[in-house]
Amino acid sequence: MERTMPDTSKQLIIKTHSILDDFNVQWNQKLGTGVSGPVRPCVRKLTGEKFALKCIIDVPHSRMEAKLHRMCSGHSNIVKVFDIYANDVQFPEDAMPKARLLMVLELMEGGELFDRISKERCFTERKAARYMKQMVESVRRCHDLNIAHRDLKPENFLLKDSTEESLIKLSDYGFAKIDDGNLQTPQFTPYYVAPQVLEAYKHQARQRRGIIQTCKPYTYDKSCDMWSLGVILYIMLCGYPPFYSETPSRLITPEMRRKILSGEFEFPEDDWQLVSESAKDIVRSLLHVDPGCRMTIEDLATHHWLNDAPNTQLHSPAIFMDRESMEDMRLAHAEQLTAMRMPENNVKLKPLVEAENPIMRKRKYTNSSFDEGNEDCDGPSCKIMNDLQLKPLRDIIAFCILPPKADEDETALNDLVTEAMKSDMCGVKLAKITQQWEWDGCKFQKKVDKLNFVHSVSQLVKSMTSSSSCTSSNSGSSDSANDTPDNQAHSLPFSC
Ligand SMILES: Nc1ncnc2c1ncn2[C@@H]1O[C@H](COP(=O)(O)OP(=O)(O)OP(=O)(O)O)[C@@H](O)[C@H]1O
Repeated sequence: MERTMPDTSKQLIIKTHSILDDFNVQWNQKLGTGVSGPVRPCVRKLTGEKFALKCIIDVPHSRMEAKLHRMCSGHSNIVKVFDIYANDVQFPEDAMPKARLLMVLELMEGGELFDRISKERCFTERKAARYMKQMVESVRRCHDLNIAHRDLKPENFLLKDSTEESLIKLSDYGFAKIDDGNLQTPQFTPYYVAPQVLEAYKHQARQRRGIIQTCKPYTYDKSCDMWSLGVILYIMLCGYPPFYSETPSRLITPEMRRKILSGEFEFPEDDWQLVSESAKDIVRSLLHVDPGCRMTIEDLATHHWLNDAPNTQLHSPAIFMDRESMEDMRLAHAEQLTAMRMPENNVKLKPLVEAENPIMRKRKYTNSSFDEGNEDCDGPSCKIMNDLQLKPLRDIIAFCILPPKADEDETALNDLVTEAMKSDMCGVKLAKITQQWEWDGCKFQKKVDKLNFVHSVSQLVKSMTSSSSCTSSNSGSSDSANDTPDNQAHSLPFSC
């Protein structure tokens, strides 16, 4: 029987037989968790080699991710894609098996780049340059193939192992696109967004409103990736991002947007006085507002600083280590709506719950590390469910913390609370909270002290996000290396 089937339209070889014929998948373990769910360890039966398995819902966008990742794979600074399976998989929270793409990836055992830097005892500009050089090579590979990655952020640069000399590799092609000069998808992470992405949306919004008329779509290109590299380099050198808003927010605030659009950033003396002029020059050239004047990947790859950066010590690791304040910032952001939009141009930011910047750190799941043992929330749909379940609560929070609108309906908060109370997951707990304000189903808005109320609701959100609200029966042993397909089918609530 033919076991592999070339996907001719995308030149992507996708295996259609069960992955369990070839791999033991450690379903109950996690190497990390992203928006598409946990990435798990797996072992090739034939050789005993270890890999990482990323499971994504099989839709055209996922096939594109797999295709572009595979195209770039084969370079020493790109996480290698070994195999791709199209299988129906049923996770505990699925009512029935769902078509999924299972990507068998090179196992990266060294964790994320900024976690590594936070542990460096002596982090120098030279080391930063060494890391940068590898990131540059990975992006060069993509750009050589005319692929824009579009989601370059520290979390997507993984280390091969825990040695000093470990290679850094680029992963996660979820937003990558062939650069046809028409990169318009509104997906990006606030601190890494290039000005022309914002410009493109502003332009589109104006087109939609009929303010300007043009048939030609406004475009931006691979220079967005260069911008992101500039932001990453800036953070590596000083520990904080170049563009930020005075008010913590999950949104790009108008202030932050203005700064990005005008390329307004500084090198505060205290933190930058010892950093070399060459490094600052690179940052300036990468963060240039005009993409035409921005450094290209070739310019950067051949820049002397990558090879002759001075050995000056940097203070960024200490800042990266302050997880508490990072977590506070993340929570402050997370309390705003997941799907909040930019007021005038309707740009949707990737929710922080799904994609965070290094400053907020990746704490979206307290159980994201497989050795932390909490396995009761597993699988992509579970993540989506959590977001949906939390939405009514986040609506309440947003309503309470945003300034009241002039024409605000007096029953708006009542309606939001009533809606949230219908939720199976949070309704009962919310009801308890509202009792403190003598909730009687109406006139709540006038009675309630919004700030106190929002504090309680935030605590509820926090408790729901830090302990899983999934009711899966996924309590199997985490040592599933010896699982056969058969006993997996019985001992684990997955079918494949
Ligand atoms: N090849 C790998 N080896 C080890 N761990 C990995 C590997 N790929 C991903 N991970 C871990 O899983 C996490 C999520 O992976 P990835 O970024 O590919 O998923 P995603 O769902 O696209 O996430 P997001 O868009 O939120 O970053 C990573 O941050 C990392 O911790």
